[in-house]
Amino acid sequence: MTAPFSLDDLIKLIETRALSPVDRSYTRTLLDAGTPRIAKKFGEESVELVIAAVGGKKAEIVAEAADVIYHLLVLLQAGGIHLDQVVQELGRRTQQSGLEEKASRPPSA
Ligand SMILES: N=c1c2ncn([C@@H]3O[C@H](COP(=O)(O)OP(=O)(O)OP(=O)(O)O)[C@@H](O)[C@H]3O)c2ncn1[C@@H]1O[C@H](COP(=O)(O)O)[C@@H](O)[C@H]1O
Repeated sequence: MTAPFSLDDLIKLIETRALSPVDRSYTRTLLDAGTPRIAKKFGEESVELVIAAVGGKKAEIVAEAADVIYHLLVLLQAGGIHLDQVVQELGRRTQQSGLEEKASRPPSA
């Protein structure tokens, strides 16, 4: 029986693409293009997710969310950031509610 696919598997795949050149790889093409290009793609995919969410069709939301997560992971890879660092930050935030955190922010100019 094959093991269930995990986010860690995808992260490793993206790391592999970053480390070793392959002939045809979308991930590698993105990484070679650099952070501004990856960020642009991430933005486009995010907008597509917003449109799908408003449309309310679950299958489309799942597909667009997958695109967003994949492009986020490539963006993090390009910035030398591991998803664990993001998860740690989310963990740190569980110490207080979102509303408390918002109230503790310095007033904006
Ligand atoms: N999960 C994904 C994944 N999700 C989305 N995409 C690609 O993201 C792109 C986004 O769709 P668009 O229609 O916007 O892309 P496009 O029109 O080709 O892009 P542009 O020409 O506009 O830049 C598509 O080319 C998708 O194939 C992905 N490409 C790769 N992966 C994973 O990465 C692995 C390695 O892929 P390669 O690096 O291509 O070997 C794959 O086996 C998958 O597991």
